[in-house]
Amino acid sequence: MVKICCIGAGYVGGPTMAVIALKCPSIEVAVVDISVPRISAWNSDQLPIYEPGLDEVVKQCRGKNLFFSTDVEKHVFEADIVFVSVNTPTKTRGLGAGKAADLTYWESAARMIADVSKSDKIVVEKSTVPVKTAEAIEKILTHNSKGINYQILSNPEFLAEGTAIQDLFHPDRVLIGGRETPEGNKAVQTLKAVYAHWVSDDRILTTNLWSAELSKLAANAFLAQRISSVNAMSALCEATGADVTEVAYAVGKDTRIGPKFLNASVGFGGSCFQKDILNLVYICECNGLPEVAEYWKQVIKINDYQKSRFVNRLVASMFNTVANKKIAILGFAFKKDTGDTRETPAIDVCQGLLGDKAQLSIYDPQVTEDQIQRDLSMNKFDWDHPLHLQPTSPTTVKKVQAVWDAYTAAKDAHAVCILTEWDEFKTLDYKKIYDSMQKPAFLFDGRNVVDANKMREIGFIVYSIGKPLDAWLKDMPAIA
Ligand SMILES: NC(=O)c1ccc[n+]([C@@H]2O[C@H](COP(=O)([O-])OP(=O)(O)OC[C@H]3O[C@@H](n4cnc5c(N)ncnc54)[C@H](O)[C@@H]3O)[C@@H](O)[C@H]2O)c1
Ligand SMILES: O=c1ccn([C@@H]2O[C@H](COP(=O)(O)OP(=O)(O)O[C@H]3O[C@H](CO)[C@@H](O)[C@H](O)[C@H]3O)[C@@H](O)[C@H]2O)c(=O)[nH]1
Repeated sequence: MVKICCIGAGYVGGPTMAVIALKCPSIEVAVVDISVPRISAWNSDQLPIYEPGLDEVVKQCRGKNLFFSTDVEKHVFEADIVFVSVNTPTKTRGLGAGKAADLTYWESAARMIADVSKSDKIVVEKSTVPVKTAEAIEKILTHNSKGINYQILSNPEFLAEGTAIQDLFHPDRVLIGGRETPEGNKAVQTLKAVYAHWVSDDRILTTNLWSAELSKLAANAFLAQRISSVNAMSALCEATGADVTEVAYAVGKDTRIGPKFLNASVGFGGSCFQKDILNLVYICECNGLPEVAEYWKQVIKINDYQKSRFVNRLVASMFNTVANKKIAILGFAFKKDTGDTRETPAIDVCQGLLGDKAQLSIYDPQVTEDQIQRDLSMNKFDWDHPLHLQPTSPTTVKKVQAVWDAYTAAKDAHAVCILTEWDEFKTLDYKKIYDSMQKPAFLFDGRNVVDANKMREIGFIVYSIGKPLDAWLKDMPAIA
């Protein structure tokens, strides 16, 4: 029986391995992690991450051919294929701080593989890594090889949170990069055979190592660039009276452009886009390509602009002050159908409002008060380290309260702010919400989930990203 071990039981390692186990009953899959609470949660009924469909997949395989364990060394020792899906956060100190990927966790995983292995192994990069990382990993492994043959493959993951299981069941493509040698090709074919259990041949792409590594960074950069493009347009729409939804629809009808990923928003979030673009920028700079680096940096600058533009619009329209005003925040996760808050635009918006001394009442169906407090008091990039290495008792942000329903959040508030596009926010009783609020009652829709005209009929003063402005807002300056 082929044995797979995955180091890192996170948002990628957990779901990816669960789906491999489900689709390949003849393969034994062990997912290992240094975090004891995370592994305990994977072995319980309360999985450590919320992802639609994940529970069912795990329940079908756990204890049969899918195992979660903290015995990292044992499972690596036994495995034929070792996936590495550990954190690759942005460096916060030293060379490349604020841009380069921190490969500490990757390096320690590679050294551990070298220490415990007694048989040949295929080592698969599942984490998103800088191009040429495989070369560094190869060096670590071969310098300690004791005659063992290692083949390094790059097999980046393209799943999106909230749709991870569907993405894994029906991937647009699986990408496998390897060395262009007979041993390298053999390793590529071995990994291809795993995915071939459920992915058709034309969707499994094989390339050289560097193309695979770079394609992952490039794909995220292209996706994020689309959002920054439509968000840049949203500012111009507000200035001119155009409607960004209509513009995006008209633009996306061009089959060369396509309709997806053109929703204007308060900004993109998530653990990947910003981190991976910063990493790309750093790689460009290191390769003497400052113009290319500048081009991609702009995608992040527009994203930051969009978040601060939203806060400024909000404060400006509320008589230029939100001091001690209660503001209801609906949605804290970085997108719907996930409890993940890494780099969520809600952090920047809330911090902006707290900077203006607002009182926040936050509701998100999947995010706990503890998480919100941690996020609002943590330093930038701290969130992307393993849980047990994050600050344990962050300072409580006093002006923030988390509640368990939207109506409680909105009661007596001066404004409601929608920051995540949860489906339930479309069908709330906004008349009831309006009646319970201070007047004038403001609604700031950072995701364009409500019908602005209906909200105006109820009595709200409404701001929706990229939509024609209310007379009230037109008179207010909104300089980012
Ligand atoms: N989250 C996503 O949607 C997504 C999608 C595609 C790619 N990626 C990439 O995949 C990688 C992992 O992302 P994630 O979201 O799963 O992160 P995560 O923080 O959810 O999981 C990483 C896990 O690795 C563990 N870990 C770290 N060092 C370890 C070690 N030496 N030994 C054993 N376990 C160790 C941590 O405890 C943690 O549980 C990153 O490079 C990320 O960029 C993420
Ligand atoms: O039209 C859009 C689409 C998305 N977003 C926002 O963009 C962010 C990222 O969304 P999405 O890409 O759907 O989720 P992620 O889980 O971050 O997935 C991205 O990052 C992963 C990690 O690398 C990749 O594997 C995926 O392919 C890539 O889509 C979220 O804040 C969304 O709200 C918008 O504002 N407008």
